[in-house]
Amino acid sequence: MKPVIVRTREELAAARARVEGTLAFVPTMGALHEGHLSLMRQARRNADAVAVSIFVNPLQFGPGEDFDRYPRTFDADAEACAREGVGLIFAPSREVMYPDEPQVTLKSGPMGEVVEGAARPGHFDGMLTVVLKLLNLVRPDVAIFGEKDAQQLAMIRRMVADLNVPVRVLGGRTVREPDGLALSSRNRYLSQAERGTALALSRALQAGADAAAEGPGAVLGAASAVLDKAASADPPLVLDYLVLVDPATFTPVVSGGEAVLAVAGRVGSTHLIDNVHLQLGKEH
Ligand SMILES: Nc1ncnc2c1ncn2[C@@H]1O[C@H](COP(=O)(O)OP(=O)(O)OP(=O)(O)O)[C@@H](O)[C@H]1O
Ligand SMILES: CC(C)(CO)[C@@H](O)C(=O)[O-]
Ligand code: BAL
Repeated sequence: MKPVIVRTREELAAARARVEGTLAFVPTMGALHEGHLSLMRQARRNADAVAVSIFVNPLQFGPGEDFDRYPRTFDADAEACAREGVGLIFAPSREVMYPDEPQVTLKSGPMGEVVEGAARPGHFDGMLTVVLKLLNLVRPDVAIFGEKDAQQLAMIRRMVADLNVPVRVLGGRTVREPDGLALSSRNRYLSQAERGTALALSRALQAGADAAAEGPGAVLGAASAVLDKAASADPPLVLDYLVLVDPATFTPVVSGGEAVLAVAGRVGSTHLIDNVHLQLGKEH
């Protein structure tokens, strides 16, 4: 069955009114890959119907970031959604989402200013603003976001709790290439050589995970060793951050327990992120 494709708020409202039963929602920026498709499958398991949005949100891109060149592949995306049993695609224009210069926007607070928020100032304010607008428009029972963007997922959970947004948020596990590279729409920017260097991100996380039982110092040491090598590769990896943080608050973790090891870096002009969940042992 072909999904219904809607582009305006009026069309969306009419299509939403026709949805029977519960609705799961997967917001995306398009250029769909297996990671997105796995979220759609999770959506189908958790509701009667599935809606996907495709919108490259200008508010969450900083000056000099890749808003203009972000891949836009709508026809292929719509076909992929059809294959996954998505019933509704909301693909608004910029004018539909932002008819006027927005005056009231969300502030992501201290948690939005650390880690990825420090590397991309203002990013989480723009991301939360559009996610809340999309949730208000689509009114799903469940919304699903990938764990690859772990801080984004944590911030959305926090927004939903702090602002009493009536939706259940689920995280979807990170889908990887066979060699470990996390799938990302931005992988399309990478040359073969850049992709080789980018592999250091997932390898560093794996090295860190292998040292989890020995505690935080060992985890960061093992991951850093891999990243240091990649810093002198050709082309080099320019590290933005490597941190061990609490999965819910993104504050630093210094002793044993649950943690996220998160990494980000640039290869050429491409900013890539990845992370892994760990159960940390205590330092001896
Ligand atoms: N490899 C992946 N596995 C699972 N979910 C993913 C993966 N990559 C992205 N997602 C999730 O898909 C949703 C839409 O993300 P988005 O459209 O920005 O794709 P993306 O691949 O993360 O793109 P980019 O890395 O260029 O920002 C988000 O919830 C994101 O966390
Ligand atoms: C959640 C989202 C669709 C909001 O623009 C975006 O940040 C993304 O694709 O992860
Ligand atoms: N994947 C998160 C959205 C962004 O990078 O802007």
